[in-house]
Amino acid sequence: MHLDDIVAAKRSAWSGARAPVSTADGRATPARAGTFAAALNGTDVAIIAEVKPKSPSKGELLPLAEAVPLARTYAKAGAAAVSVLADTAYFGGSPDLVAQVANDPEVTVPVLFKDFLVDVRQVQLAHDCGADAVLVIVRAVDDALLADLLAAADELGIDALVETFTEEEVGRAVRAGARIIGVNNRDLRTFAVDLDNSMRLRRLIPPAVLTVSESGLHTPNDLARIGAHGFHAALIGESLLTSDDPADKLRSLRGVRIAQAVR
Ligand SMILES: O=P(O)(O)OC[C@@H](O)[C@@H](O)c1c[nH]c2ccccc12
Repeated sequence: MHLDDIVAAKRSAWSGARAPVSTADGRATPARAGTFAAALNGTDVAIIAEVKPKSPSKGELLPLAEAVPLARTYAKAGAAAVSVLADTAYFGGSPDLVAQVANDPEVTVPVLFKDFLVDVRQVQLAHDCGADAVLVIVRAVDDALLADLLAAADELGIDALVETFTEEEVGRAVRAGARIIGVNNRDLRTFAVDLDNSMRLRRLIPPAVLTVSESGLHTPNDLARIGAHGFHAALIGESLLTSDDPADKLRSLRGVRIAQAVR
């Protein structure tokens, strides 16, 4: 099982007229302090803390009943944003879980709808769940669909975190006009993690674009490395989820300055 299988399954789920739709109807809570993009645009590396009930590489990470409370904990411990898995089959989340988090009054930070996007209707679904942003994985789409997904997000007033893994994908993201580009350190085909991927690709991303290093970040030293390379944010799941004290762990990863020189 790897990215290609997940994407194939998503395409077949969304190909028919009977694609899954949500009963969620927008955000019920008052508007959050700001957008997802604004939450990443500070002087310290912003932490995007992830609620990931399970993963293909690690199995179960979090009982579902603890998902919303954990999102609250993340917000209180200083996460800049929360990422919630909307995929059920491989990651144990759901659109409804995203909606629960996004509509929770104690989750005061922006929420990322984390799924494998293969159809523009998923952007609408994310919006209807109350999410502030969607993840778009460049490897899973062609240029036409990439453009359509970004346009749909713009129209709905939500942000897109455009995930890349290779130099070529960074080029495609930049040409598509992505304003937030993520570099995944995990190869979604082999699950191998290499932090150097962030370091290699960072210099290809223009200064005006916000940048996120994704996956495999565990220690303050890991954060220091990406901060020194000018990353605006870190997307962190496992190391928080497997910690005895996720709030404490999150706090220990905060406060890393973003180096300006390499931006
Ligand atoms: O749990 P980690 O290693 O801290 O990684 C978080 C996040 O980057 C990872 O879950 C992720 C990055 N891109 C994805 C795409 C789909 C599903 C999951 C992901």
